[in-house]
Amino acid sequence: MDQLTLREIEEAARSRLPVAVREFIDGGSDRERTLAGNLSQYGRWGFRPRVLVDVSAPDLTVDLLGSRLAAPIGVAPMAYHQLVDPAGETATVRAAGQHGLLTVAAMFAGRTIEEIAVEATGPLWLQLYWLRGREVLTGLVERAERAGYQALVLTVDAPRIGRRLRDLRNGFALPPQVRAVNLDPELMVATGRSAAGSSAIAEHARQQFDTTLTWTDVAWLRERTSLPLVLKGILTAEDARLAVEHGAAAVVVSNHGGRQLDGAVPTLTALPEVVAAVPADFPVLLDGGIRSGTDAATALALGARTVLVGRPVLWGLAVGGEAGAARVLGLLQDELEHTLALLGRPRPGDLDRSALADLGA
Ligand SMILES: Cc1cc2nc3c(=O)[nH]c(=O)nc-3n(C[C@H](O)[C@H](O)[C@H](O)COP(=O)(O)O)c2cc1C
Ligand SMILES: CCCCCCC(=O)C(=O)O
Repeated sequence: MDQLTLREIEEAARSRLPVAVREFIDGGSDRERTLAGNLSQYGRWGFRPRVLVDVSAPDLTVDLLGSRLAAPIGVAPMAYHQLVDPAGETATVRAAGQHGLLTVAAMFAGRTIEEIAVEATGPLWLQLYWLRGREVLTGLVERAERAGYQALVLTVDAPRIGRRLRDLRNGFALPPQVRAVNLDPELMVATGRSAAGSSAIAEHARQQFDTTLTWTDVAWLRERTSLPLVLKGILTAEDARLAVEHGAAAVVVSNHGGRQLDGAVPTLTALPEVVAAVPADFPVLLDGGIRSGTDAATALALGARTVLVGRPVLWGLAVGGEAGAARVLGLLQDELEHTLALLGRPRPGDLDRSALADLGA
């Protein structure tokens, strides 16, 4: 692969994917304001480089919930990697492992929890949605514990699926070979083509997601697992404080890549208030709109402990399978290292708000 930026890999992926799949991946909800905001907010910040600092040996490693990451970068949980590559999530986890980076595998994976774990050579967490019927959830938790996952990530911003107009227009449905293999097939019956005006994803969520979920349930889950519990989809100081009170080990500042509540605040904008609301040693991760090492450095300077990357990993997978996903993650890692060296802050821990200048909206 000769692409030099994630943007070029995005372009290359564009021509390789059927329109409905591409739009499922790239799209957001409603007017896609949040999707756009996630990307544009990085432009608000400039860097304040320090000079005459020894940057001969930058060190990107970070410790996160008991695991050592080669860099503060991970793969965000995304459903159905087999939409873009037959190997699916096993290719992705191998790619992340090549670079010593975190993978958050999705509950709606096309490969089993165990198949993914066997291929993992980097840190591995499992993302969960709360489905109707607690035994489904506790069954997955037990499997994750047995398979060696190091944390659970409960996604809390999706009591229902956002109104994704592109999917509705395309009548988006999963091809028959792509299935949520970790769930009972009876739960996921509607895999045929959807009529225009509906989406199989939204329909499954309507049938299966438990919309009664509250903080009490988080505490219930917390008591039933020995693994650290991470809450994904936190955007306010109020909820960040509640996450700490209810025993979360970390939060992910996320608006689901602009796919849920349209108009929700961009993640980079929400990050400072979340960081300020939690204890200093409480890990805050961020996802949404990370497309370069400079984006990652900006989020780290605003207090993110690690950033997660979504769509670019699927673009890489679409272009070159495992090697393509590894190329995306390697580019990000190299760009971040380069940025830290030129910033005169050779370790992630050297980054703070003083590395940034606010250029205004
Ligand atoms: C195709 C696709 C599928 C996704 N599936 C899930 C999922 O199953 N669970 C989840 O918590 N988030 C899911 N997300 C959201 C991502 O975890 C993440 O929040 C988002 O993609 C980050 O934004 P970015 O794509 O701009 O990096 C998905 C995102 C995409 C693009
Ligand atoms: C019932 C299937 C839900 C898959 C959800 C995938 C997802 O979160 C996304 O953003 O798309």
